[in-house]
Amino acid sequence: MRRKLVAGNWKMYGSRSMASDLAGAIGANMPAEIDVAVFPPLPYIATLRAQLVGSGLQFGAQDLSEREGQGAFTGDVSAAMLADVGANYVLVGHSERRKYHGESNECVARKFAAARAAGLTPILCVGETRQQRDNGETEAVIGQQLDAVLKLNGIASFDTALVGYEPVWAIGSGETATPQQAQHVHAFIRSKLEKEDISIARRTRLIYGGSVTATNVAKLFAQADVDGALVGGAALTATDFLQICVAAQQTPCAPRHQFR
Ligand SMILES: O=C(CO)COP(=O)(O)O
Repeated sequence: MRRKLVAGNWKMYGSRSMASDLAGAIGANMPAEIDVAVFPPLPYIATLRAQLVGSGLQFGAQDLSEREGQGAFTGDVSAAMLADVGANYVLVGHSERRKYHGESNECVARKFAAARAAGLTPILCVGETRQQRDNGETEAVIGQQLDAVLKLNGIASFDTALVGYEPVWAIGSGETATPQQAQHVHAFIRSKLEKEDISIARRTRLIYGGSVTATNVAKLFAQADVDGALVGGAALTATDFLQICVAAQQTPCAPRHQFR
């Protein structure tokens, strides 16, 4: 049984007081039996973590340095530092990092390795652009994004990692992938991992992101291979985010083999 994860990516939004109010409301009201995590802007993680200790709310960072250890890398934050302030997860390869910071598949693979080396659980973000989908390249693009990480890290690394499918055209656009589109790509990702190791592939959680709202999430969660959500805009309002958490609790993941 894969436990559902609802992850809120706050991106570069908020302030110290807004972050405290939002995390406080989520921590006080989130349902049991699922994993709930927030990914605040970096400066807020440590204090929010201290504020929410004992609540069960988990924390993640939106990015990390690909470099391990310490060193003269101005502006970089290492995986070990994120773990030190209480982060459990880290996003790697979000499409906004790939687009605005030129992160290649190989750079993303190194970040994935750095995260795991420090005991963080990476959430590998993959997804195609509108043009790539229209050209019929969705599986090829996502296949390459996965292959780079598999090549450097091996399939065993996915035992402590998740994959986030985020079609670029659905992010912040209000245009969600249909449940069928999401399921199709999630099944493709799982089948690709299954070729390497069936049992790891069936344990790996695959979460969907891209204009997820309290209104459209139930049908996404009902899909066999959708094990949670990576929420952007709707994660900035406690009531919306909590409704998504409740929907996740109401549709627990089924073991994959039941659908075969
Ligand atoms: O990028 C996202 C989460 O990482 C999705 O953002 P939106 O939910 O705002 O589309």
